[in-house]
Amino acid sequence: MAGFDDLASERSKAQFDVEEMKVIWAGSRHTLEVSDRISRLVANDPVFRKDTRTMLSRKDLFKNTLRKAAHAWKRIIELRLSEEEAAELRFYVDEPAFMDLHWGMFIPTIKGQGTEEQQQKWLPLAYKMKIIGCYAQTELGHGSNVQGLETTATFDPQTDEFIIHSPTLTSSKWWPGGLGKVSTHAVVYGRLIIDSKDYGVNGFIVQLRSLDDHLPLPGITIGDIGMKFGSGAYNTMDNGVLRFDHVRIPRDQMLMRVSQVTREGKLVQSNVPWQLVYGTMVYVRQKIVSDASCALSRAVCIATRYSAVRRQFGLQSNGIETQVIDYKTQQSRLFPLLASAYAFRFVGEWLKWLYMDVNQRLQASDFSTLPEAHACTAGLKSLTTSATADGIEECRKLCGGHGYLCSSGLPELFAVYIPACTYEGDNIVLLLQVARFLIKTVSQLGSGKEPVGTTVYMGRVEQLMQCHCAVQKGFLELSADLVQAAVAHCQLIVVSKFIEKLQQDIPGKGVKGQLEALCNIYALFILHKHLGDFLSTGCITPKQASLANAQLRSLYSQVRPNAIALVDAFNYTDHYLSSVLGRYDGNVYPKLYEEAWKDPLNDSVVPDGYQEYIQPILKQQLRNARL
Ligand SMILES: CCCCCCCCCCCCCCCCCCCC(=O)SCCNC(=O)CCNC(=O)[C@H](O)C(C)(C)COP(=O)(O)OP(=O)(O)OC[C@H]1O[C@@H](n2cnc3c(N)ncnc32)[C@H](O)[C@@H]1OP(=O)(O)O
Ligand SMILES: Cc1cc2nc3c(=O)[nH]c(=O)nc-3n(C[C@H](O)[C@H](O)[C@H](O)COP(=O)(O)OP(=O)(O)OC[C@H]3O[C@@H](n4cnc5c(N)ncnc54)[C@H](O)[C@@H]3O)c2cc1C
Repeated sequence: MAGFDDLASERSKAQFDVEEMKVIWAGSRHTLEVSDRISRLVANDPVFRKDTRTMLSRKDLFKNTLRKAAHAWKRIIELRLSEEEAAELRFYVDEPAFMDLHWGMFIPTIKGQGTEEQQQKWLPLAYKMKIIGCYAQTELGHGSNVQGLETTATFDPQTDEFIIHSPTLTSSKWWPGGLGKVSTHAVVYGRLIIDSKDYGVNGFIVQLRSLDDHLPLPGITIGDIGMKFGSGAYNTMDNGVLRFDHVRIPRDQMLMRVSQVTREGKLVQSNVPWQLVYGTMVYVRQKIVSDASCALSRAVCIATRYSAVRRQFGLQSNGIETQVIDYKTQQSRLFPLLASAYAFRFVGEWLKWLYMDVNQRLQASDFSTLPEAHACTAGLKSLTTSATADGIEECRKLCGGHGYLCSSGLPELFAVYIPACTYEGDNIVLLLQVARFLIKTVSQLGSGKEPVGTTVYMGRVEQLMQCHCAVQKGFLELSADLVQAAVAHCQLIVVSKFIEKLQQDIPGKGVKGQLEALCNIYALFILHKHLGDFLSTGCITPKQASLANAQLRSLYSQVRPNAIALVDAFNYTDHYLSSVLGRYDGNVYPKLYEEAWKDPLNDSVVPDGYQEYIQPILKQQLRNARL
């Protein structure tokens, strides 16, 4: 049978040790073992089925998500899963839900912005899920401009409380995940007001719903903000709206690591930078970069396997058509995405290290690397999510018509992924932050302060001083160009981290060679994409440009026999891929055919509505024909 034979024969052609590549992809032998075991556990549990998700109504979909979350939590307790195993379980359950915000933002915010006492009080409750929290920062009127938030937290010295209030419609909290229907608590960001003076934005722990009957507490209005893009997809999440009408909370529920309000109403600043109030965003952006490689590799796995199964045109001597993966045009669209998936994996690993390093320094009151960590997380979040969203859509097109079917897995993957370009910071707004960081670094070049870390190359580029003078004429005027410069800076980080990875000890037959080919494809593809910039700035000559393109074509041929094995190395189960086109066994056509009959529209041969709407038209036509 077509698909079976094709993928089996592709696998036999691989020129490297796939099992060793799996270890490289996972990060370590231990991580591979955990991820492999947990992915199978999820795949074999009927509660975690997801094949009907795109056909459910919002209410059924949401209830099913609650069921899965409760079941996941039960399994975590029963099996005494470690934090690492629980995170893998969440990953393979593959459904955005309130738990993400509870574990991914609420808890990290208390850890990062709470004092020792606050952590001791709130974390045990949150870890045991006796309370469920979310992260309520964005408002109807302000998301990107955090300093523009309108919610107020006014200190009342009479009662030693803060009064949380939404003074306008636009100050309504809008978007927080988990808020709409589930969370009992939230970290709410609002303006700290003491004695009529505005001290800017801070975080406050606020109880939203009763722990007895789940009803909103007095003065609180909450709901879900409505359906979002696509069927299934992010609609499993209860993104919410929240308004406060003079809600009182005790003073010790302001997160006080950065600054404290005393009983007398005095604001006391700690020695930590105020930007730590933004700390959770740095943490989550770092996680989003790691997730980008997962989403992109998933789409690439589907498109690569299907491209080896799908045949069009070009009858060979044996009468069989050509596998579409053999077309150079298909390779030139697919292989850069394959290379990007690996590139993002390694830069994600590095960013995780950078985040841990900055955190350790913060504990020791060394804040020097915080600006770089902010710039790297913001910039790489922007670059990798934009490339991944575009990449998933390209994979859909690479799968032709069948890619548009929900059963290909690609439409839902796209719909669930694209908000990553917006949440946790709009991608352009984040690149402007990187640009600001770069300009600041350039402006210090002549002052004897040597650039370090990811900006070390700047010390070697003399023209940058002139560049700084030009930018001084107006940051806003040049912002579109500055965004391009920020992207280029981030691309340099991605390429250099891939090269650094290759300098490590990489065991396994042929593994290093394949990674070198992918690294070169990534770098040359970026060069090819921005050829105009490279040529117009005189960084390369036309001759070098044409050599680079020839090299890229040759690399595609080198990767071609290994393509299926390179996506097998992601070690994804069919459950996780949830794609008929990306099945491990390649049995695409019979399963597509089978899948079609499961659609509820095929429950009856004659559709509902025939008698009311179709039959009268047909009868009318009959009469007209007689006339
Ligand atoms: C079952 C059990 C399972 C267990 C496991 C489950 C695990 C799940 C994990 C899942 C992970 C989580 C998944 C979550 C999904 C995401 C959901 C989305 C959530 C959100 O979207 S939350 C809202 C996010 N909002 C934003 O991102 C807003 C974007 N805006 C900003 O960040 C800032 O306001 C902005 C744009 C940076 C402000 O710009 P500007 O006005 O120029 O800056 P300021 O004046 O405010 O600041 C100036 C100064 O500060 C520096 N700065 C800015 N940001 C930061 C920062 N984050 N860190 C450090 N420093 C920062 C800036 O560079 C300036 O510095 P200067 O030195 O130049 O003055
Ligand atoms: C699915 C989803 C989940 C979310 N979850 C949460 C959550 O759990 N908690 C939470 O608090 N928030 C959450 N958010 C909100 C999210 O963080 C914001 O939507 C995001 O930060 C973007 O802000 P915005 O909507 O204000 O966009 P805007 O800033 O209004 O952006 C609109 C346009 O203006 C442009 N723009 C804005 N400012 C500038 C500028 N200075 N220069 C140039 N261009 C600019 C942008 O590039 C964009 O094109 C979520 C959002 C989504 C979509």
